[in-house]
Amino acid sequence: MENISSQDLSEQIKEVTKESHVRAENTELMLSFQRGQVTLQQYKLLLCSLYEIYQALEEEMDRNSNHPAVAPIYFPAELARLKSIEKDLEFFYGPDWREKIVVPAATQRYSHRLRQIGKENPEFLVAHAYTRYLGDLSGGQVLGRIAQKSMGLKSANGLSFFTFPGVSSPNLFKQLYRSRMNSVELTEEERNGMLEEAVRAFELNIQVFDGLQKMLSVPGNLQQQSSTNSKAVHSKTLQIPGTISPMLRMILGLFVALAAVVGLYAL
Ligand code: HEM
Repeated sequence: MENISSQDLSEQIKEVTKESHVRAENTELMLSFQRGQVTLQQYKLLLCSLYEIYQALEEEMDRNSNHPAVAPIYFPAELARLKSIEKDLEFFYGPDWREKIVVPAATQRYSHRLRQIGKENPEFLVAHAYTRYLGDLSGGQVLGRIAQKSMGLKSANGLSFFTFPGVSSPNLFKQLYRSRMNSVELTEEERNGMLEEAVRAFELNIQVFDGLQKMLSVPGNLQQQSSTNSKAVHSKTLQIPGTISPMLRMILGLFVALAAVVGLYAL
């Protein structure tokens, strides 16, 4: 059997998440970004979820910064996103932005998972930090420029999330990050758990994107949320109001046809 630890963690993690990356790229929300069709509403709502996610991720990273697995990949000065997201939210929602945060239930599941592993398996934070930060330093850079154009923003205001003033070369930084990941000592069991957690991290992101799109497709949800101020839009409120199902449409069609035949015989 091939020795699993013979391959670098950074290579393995990229390999096992390859398929998930393709699925993440192909979510409706990410496709809107890539097509240059992202709307202000989509972006604002995404920022709300990113706020919850990075708050959990960065609080757990800070708390575990001395953990032997976390310490090598702990780069708050270069990578931390929370303050940037807060700035963007203030730009779009005004000074009382905190009261306007709206997130789908999937975002709460994601932040709950981050807090849980922060307590129980801090080494898995590496998988989550990799998924978000290396993504932000890769495709995220292009997406930022596209978003600015799509939303017709004149300045960089509202786009701090995409800018990393502490990283002069994203490519070089990614190389450093990968080598730090590879320096983390893990048992085979921990390594397998880490790879599983990375796939889960992508899955959680996909669920958030899908949750956001659902919220956007039911505008009532958003109005209801901003007036009630509650934090999560639970799946109950996300039900799409009754459109005619294909089955009902077929039954109605048959009924009309039958009525027409009966009508013809009656003539
Ligand atoms: C519109 C959507 C996206 C596009 C266009 C995109 C594009 C890219 C590109 C071009 C790379 C560089 C690949 C390389 O260096 O080999 C990359 C890397 C990466 N992306 Fe994405 N991405 C998208 C969404 C996402 C999402 C949603 C996530 C996770 C939540 C993500 C996580 C990552 C990670 C972790 C890497 C680093 C891979 C590695 O070098 O190990 N990406 N992405």
